[in-house]
Amino acid sequence: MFGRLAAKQVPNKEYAVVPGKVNPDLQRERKKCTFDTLELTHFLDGGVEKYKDRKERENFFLSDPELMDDVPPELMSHEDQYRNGLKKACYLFKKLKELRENGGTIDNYRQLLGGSLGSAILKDGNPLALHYVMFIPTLMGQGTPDQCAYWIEKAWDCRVIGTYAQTELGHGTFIRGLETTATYNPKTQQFFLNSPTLTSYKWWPGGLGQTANYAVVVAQLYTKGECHGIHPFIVQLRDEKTHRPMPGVIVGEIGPKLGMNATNNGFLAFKQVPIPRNQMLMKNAQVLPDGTYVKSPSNKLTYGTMMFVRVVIVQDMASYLAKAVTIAVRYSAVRRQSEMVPGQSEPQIMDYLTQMYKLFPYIATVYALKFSAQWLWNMYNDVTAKIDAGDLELLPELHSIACCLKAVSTADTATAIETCRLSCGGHGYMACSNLPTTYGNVTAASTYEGENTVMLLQTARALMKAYAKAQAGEQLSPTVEYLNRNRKFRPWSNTVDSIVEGFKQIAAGKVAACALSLQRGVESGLSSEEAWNRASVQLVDAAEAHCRAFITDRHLDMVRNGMNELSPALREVMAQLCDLYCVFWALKRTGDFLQFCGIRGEDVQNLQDYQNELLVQIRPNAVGLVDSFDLRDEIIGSALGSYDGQVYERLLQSAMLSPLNAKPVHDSYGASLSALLRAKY
Ligand SMILES: CCCCCCCC/C=C\CCCCCCCC(=O)SCCNC(=O)CCNC(=O)[C@H](O)C(C)(C)COP(=O)(O)OP(=O)(O)OC[C@H]1O[C@@H](n2cnc3c(N)ncnc32)[C@H](O)[C@@H]1OP(=O)(O)O
Ligand SMILES: Cc1cc2nc3c(=O)[nH]c(=O)nc-3n(C[C@H](O)[C@H](O)[C@H](O)COP(=O)(O)OP(=O)(O)OC[C@H]3O[C@@H](n4cnc5c(N)ncnc54)[C@H](O)[C@@H]3O)c2cc1C
Repeated sequence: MFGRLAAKQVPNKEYAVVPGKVNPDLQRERKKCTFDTLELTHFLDGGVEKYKDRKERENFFLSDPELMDDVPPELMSHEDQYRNGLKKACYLFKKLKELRENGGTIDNYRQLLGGSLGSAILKDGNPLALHYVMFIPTLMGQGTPDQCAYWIEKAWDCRVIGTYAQTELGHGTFIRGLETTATYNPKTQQFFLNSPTLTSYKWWPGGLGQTANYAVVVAQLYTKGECHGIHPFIVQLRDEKTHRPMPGVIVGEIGPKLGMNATNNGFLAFKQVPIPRNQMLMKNAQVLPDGTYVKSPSNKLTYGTMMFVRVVIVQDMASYLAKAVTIAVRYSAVRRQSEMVPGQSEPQIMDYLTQMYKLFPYIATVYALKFSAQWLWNMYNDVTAKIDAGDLELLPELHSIACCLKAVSTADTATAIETCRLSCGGHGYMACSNLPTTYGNVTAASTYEGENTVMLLQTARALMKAYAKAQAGEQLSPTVEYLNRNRKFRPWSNTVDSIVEGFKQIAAGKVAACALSLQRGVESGLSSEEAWNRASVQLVDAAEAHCRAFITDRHLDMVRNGMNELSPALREVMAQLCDLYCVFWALKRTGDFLQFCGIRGEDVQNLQDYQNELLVQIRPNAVGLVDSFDLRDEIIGSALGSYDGQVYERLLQSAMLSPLNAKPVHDSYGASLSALLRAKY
């Protein structure tokens, strides 16, 4: 991928990357694989037809030289990263439009732009991402049919480019506390947008800096002198011809960040900016021309777009992780270091059990997350269809499970990617390994779209309610069924079923312990809010346990019931990965298993032995497993992880791209170093 510039500059020709030459260790690994990698790729894609579609799509985008970088973004200034990101995003969206004319859907777009393909083309962020991931979905989810008819076409065609402006300098989590106001004037039939304080400045929205000319702005609605809470408004930010900020609009970019440096996150403030009445999104709540407020069936429907993105994030995490673990596994097959047996040749680092332990549970995690994400996506579609028909019953259940899956999937993936980086030693620290950028993208997701602790506390709130229902003998919804007080837990039996059962027992035990802490808190004279705060460390822990029970249950269910059409050889490997995921987490939670599941010291030893056995069983298939993710080199974007394993050649090649290597003596020598070298003290 860095080919065009580098080929001229590598100091020794014999160390240049040779097209088609594959590292012999990787070749050997591929021969050892016990299953058909293509069969697994087809399974991952959801069938041969979808596989072919994906290949075609990838070819369409990744064979286009306009979309590939000549210089890696990490060598660019912040400004050039944006310039480059925007140029490619605009070109990409022209291509996407072509595709849409051939029948693309919002889900196609999401698959194209989220996860692997998107992060190959726009490595460090996409200034148009929010337009597609939040602006259009908000119009679709919260606009009336008339508003949809007017705005969505324009937005699809990129005649307006939008973002989602909710977070402010002072508030991101507590959105009821937002300070931007939208005050209705029935005389002019307009809302006036205003930013009354410094802390009311919008801060963070992607693409807001210099890109978007419109935004969905979330503001406190005032009409007839009364505040009705936060509502979404479509606000024009920039002139459609000149792109200059509209009168009364103060807008700019917020500066460099840990990652995502091409997303053009921005700030925004209003000085009494008028918009017509029909630019409040009125599918749920309305303001009539005379200023009368008509309530929404649920004020949580305003939160619908956030829910959508949380669901999407879980899917994206699986893609990012597949990429990172592909890099680390291929590198671990190529890299040789130390002596396992004195005097013998240096082994591949993947032969160290500690290295297998660093990597293989995360191959398994890709599947664990993927299966949960699929389930969540289906539930999201079912529930939104029901909501459209006026049935809101399942909304709290969806919210609760989406919140914890968003938190656990992002936190686990960030830890996994950092572990992949560590597993690559020094070379993993290089930007050209693509692990730092991937980490930067992923760790952001622990904060955006609902900070993880806050998300887990939302789930905990639902768990406490479910527990109270369970105690009252009421019926429970499927994801919390295990809290049923009449449920008999099966005794421990040293099987993976027992581990999955154990996670439910742990979650149930922790939920009950939280309820007890809350009750004791209140009995000791604390208010219910103070008691909640006092129990919140435990509550977060209980929500995480609930999520782990859900993920392991989904994973095992898929292996047992969702793979019937696969060959026995492949099913065996899939079962090993599921077992590994479960054992890995059981061992990380030994204390919980001892506390809640009646296991003994020797059971822990058995689990340990089984984990070791699984690692060794998976070892010959490790490269085959990551090959099955079928990520093209352009997607991998890493000197360490390319299919051919020419690791050292690519490291040297990418070093040569550094502008510091352009001349034998760098200009700064004359400017400062030469004087220091000659100075007499
Ligand atoms: C087309 C595809 C294109 C694809 C392109 C892909 C490219 C991808 C690339 C890169 C993507 C990058 C994308 C970056 C994007 C980042 C964007 C943002 O970050 S936008 C800002 C997000 N902001 C938050 O998420 C705020 C978090 N805060 C909140 O959500 C709320 O304030 C919350 C939930 C913490 C508290 O809300 P309360 O204060 O109103 O609620 P309480 O009082 O705690 O609860 C009231 C009741 O409401 C329920 N509730 C709360 N939220 C709900 C919801 N969403 N749905 C249903 N019920 C909910 C609760 O469960 C509770 O229920 P009971 O009373 O217990 O029954
Ligand atoms: C890369 C990136 C892109 C973003 N894009 C957008 C965008 O496009 N549009 C947009 O509107 N916003 C966007 N955001 C903002 C994002 O949604 C918020 O940053 C996020 O919701 C967290 O809010 P906060 O920053 O106010 O954190 P805070 O809430 O201030 O969190 C700080 C700490 O306080 C804790 N805390 C806060 N409340 C509680 C509580 N009730 N109980 C316990 N602990 C609590 C948190 O756990 C955390 O440890 C983006 C953010 C990032 C990083």
